[in-house]
Amino acid sequence: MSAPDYAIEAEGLEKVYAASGKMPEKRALKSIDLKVPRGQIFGLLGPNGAGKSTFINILAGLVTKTGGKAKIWGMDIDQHPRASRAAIGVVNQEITMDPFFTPEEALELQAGFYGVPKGERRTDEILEAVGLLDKRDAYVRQLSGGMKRRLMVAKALVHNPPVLILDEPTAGVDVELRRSLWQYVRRLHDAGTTIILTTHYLEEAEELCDQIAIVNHGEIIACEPTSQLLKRLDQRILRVTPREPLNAIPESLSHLDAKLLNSGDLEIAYRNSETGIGRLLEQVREAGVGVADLSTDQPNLEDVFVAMTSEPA
Ligand SMILES: Nc1ncnc2c1ncn2[C@@H]1O[C@H](COP(=O)(O)OP(=O)(O)OP(=O)(O)O)[C@@H](O)[C@H]1O
Repeated sequence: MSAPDYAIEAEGLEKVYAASGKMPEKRALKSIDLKVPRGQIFGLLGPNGAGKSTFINILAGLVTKTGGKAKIWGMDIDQHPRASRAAIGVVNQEITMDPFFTPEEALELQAGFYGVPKGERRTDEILEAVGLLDKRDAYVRQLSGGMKRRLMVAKALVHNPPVLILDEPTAGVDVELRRSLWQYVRRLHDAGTTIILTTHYLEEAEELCDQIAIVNHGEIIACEPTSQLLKRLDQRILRVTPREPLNAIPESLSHLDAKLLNSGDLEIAYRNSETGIGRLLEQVREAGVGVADLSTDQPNLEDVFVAMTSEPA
């Protein structure tokens, strides 16, 4: 089969967790439409409980969807459950592995589980790639948290899937190890693997992802190339304290995105690349506003994210 345009396609994907005990029914995914182009590093961002893991677990076959369709590598997960799952490697949030196996044994077992013939196994190559070759004979319980996480990634790679899904790959991993994991993710990407990662770290998404989808309350509220999302950072706020209190925004400033605050300050949103601060201040002065004080504010990706996800459901 020739490579599909999209590594993952979801259409109207729904998940309702049934009520249980005192927990009411929960609509965790609300008709999600999402396409992940082949060859990307794609970020799935969202606050706790947004539905990221539910989405991933449906793809992985760990959660049963209650509506909609999903395709992995062009294969419908209902029509081709086995073949579609063979096209992904999933690394979950929880570290689950038998403490009494060595990394080498863990990978061999996993390869056996996926039916990879002995002659086609790449155990050494994968251990080397995740920096665990020198730990091949150590017991898993002797590995550090970061090493265990890398072993989880290694296990997800034994069947050579074209799509790798990493759910919070660097949660609880220190900065240095995070960097080395990123490096490895980039190498896999360079070798042609499509990578989907969920993360709370905006820095991680910014650094790695070609495209970012933001999930909130079970819905996709933005899906844009990272560069476009970052362009929103171009927005600045100029706050002016006028010498004399203003009753209203002067007519000549009405074309600007300006607000009069209760404090009497004038707040003007502008794009740094379009209107320089000098030109803006000139316009304020030309409108007859004397400037007693001023400040500027620049949002970061965190602000953009918070602003997008803080609207009520
Ligand atoms: N097995 C389950 N039964 C009932 N509700 C569930 C179940 N699993 C998840 N949920 C609920 O579904 C919603 C989405 O959860 P999910 O784990 O997909 O979010 P998430 O975005 O991955 O969050 P996090 O970043 O904290 O991992 C949450 O409200 C959660 O409480």
